[in-house]
Amino acid sequence: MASPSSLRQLSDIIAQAVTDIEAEYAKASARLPSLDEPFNPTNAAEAVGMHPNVVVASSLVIAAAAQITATVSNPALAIINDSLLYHLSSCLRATAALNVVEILREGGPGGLHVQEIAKKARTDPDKLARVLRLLATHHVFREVTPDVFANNRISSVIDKGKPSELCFEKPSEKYIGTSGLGAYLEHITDEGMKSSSYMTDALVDPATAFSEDPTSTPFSRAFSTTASMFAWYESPENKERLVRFGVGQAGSTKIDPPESILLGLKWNQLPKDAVLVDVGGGVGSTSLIIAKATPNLRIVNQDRAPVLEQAKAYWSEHLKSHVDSKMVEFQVHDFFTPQPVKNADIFMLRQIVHDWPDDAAIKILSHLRAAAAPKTKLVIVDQIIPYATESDLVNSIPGMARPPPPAPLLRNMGAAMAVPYWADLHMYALLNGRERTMGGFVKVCEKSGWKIVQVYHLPGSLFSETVAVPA
Ligand SMILES: C[S@@+](CC[C@H](N)C(=O)[O-])C[C@H]1O[C@@H](n2cnc3c(N)ncnc32)[C@H](O)[C@@H]1O
Repeated sequence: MASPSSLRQLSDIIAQAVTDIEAEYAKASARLPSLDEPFNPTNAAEAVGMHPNVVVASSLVIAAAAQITATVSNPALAIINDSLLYHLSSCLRATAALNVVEILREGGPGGLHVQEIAKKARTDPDKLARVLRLLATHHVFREVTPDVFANNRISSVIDKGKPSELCFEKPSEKYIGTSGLGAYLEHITDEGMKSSSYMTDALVDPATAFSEDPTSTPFSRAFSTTASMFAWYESPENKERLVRFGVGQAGSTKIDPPESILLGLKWNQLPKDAVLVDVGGGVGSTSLIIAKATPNLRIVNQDRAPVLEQAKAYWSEHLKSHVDSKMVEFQVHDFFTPQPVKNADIFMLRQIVHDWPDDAAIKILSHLRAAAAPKTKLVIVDQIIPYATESDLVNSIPGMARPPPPAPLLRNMGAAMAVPYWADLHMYALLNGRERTMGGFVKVCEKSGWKIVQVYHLPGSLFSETVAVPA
């Protein structure tokens, strides 16, 4: 018998994964949440979606569906379709900036006519209808009847949960106290998208093509600045963007299952009063999750001064008892200078190493190594770019190897693992930073005196914890 075509193999992968997903929902007597209804975090079925079997099966569907689509597509149409995807980012930014999700929430499940949406959003109804229809075609929003739009499962996750009028009246405060996902989206589609559009210009110019300077990036071209992005945020005209970035970083944790940071290193096995230093902790949203689960852990949240103002407010809102008992300390610290905490059990860096090119990352890690005690562990929480092939290095580090997916899927799970590759170029465009392969992490750790001893791929998450000890 002839072996099955790749088309049939891919469709079989999808069929089997769908059977597995349905079985898990049936076991829990739950129904797969509808794409047409707004996301409801209190729906018990959402927990089924986080079950490891469902996460694995869903990834197979996503990877196989993208590959089967590419296989059957007219190549000319496929490549032009891909090249137009920037409009998707642009339309997402427009609807976030115009508070359309909030307007539609107030309009109820039947949706609102675009004339009404546009009136409240203070914009042109015809143009807005075209924006919303493009998004609805990509499963963000729903066109209920001609020109009547409603939120769906995907659009509703960026709901700021505030009255739309308030979002227009006080734009500088609209993201404060929200999930942060909308703020994250606006950072990506504003600073990120504009910078990315200058990537080719930076790559073809010999003056910048080989540069790893964080002050000479596609971002520098897009925003006509010679400051690095973090310094640029601190100028008075970027105050709103700085707040948005801080809230957005907290929002970035929402793409993970809640509390996945607790599923790697055994935080609760650290000794009482152990010290966790959240280096470049931002508002401290991740160390706050750890603190809630491990109240005896002392937290030192380090960042630049303006960010720590936001951090204090964030902790006071979400875990005031820790602020009152001084179990969390907010310490202004530039991580390119010597590390003041010498008795740390853990130096955690979440989404820090990826912001910087190798030389800068080695400087940051060297300061931590100089302050490390023999007991100190370095925990890097970043995405790890999978190689597209087998690797002896990967196989030699405990916890690093992942089982190969069924043929003919790409070794790295293709579309199901796309985010680390998007994030890699986001980091390049903004900061000359980068996501790293395991080889990239080994390089910066070895050069700064750390030895990687374990990797935890956080279940259901795109992030991994890379644990190193003093070499
Ligand atoms: C991508 S954010 C990550 C924040 C946080 N770790 C998280 O995962 O939400 C990078 C953080 O590094 C901080 N940062 C940038 N340059 C810094 C420096 N020289 N010293 C200390 N923190 C810095 C920024 O202010 C920002 O909060």
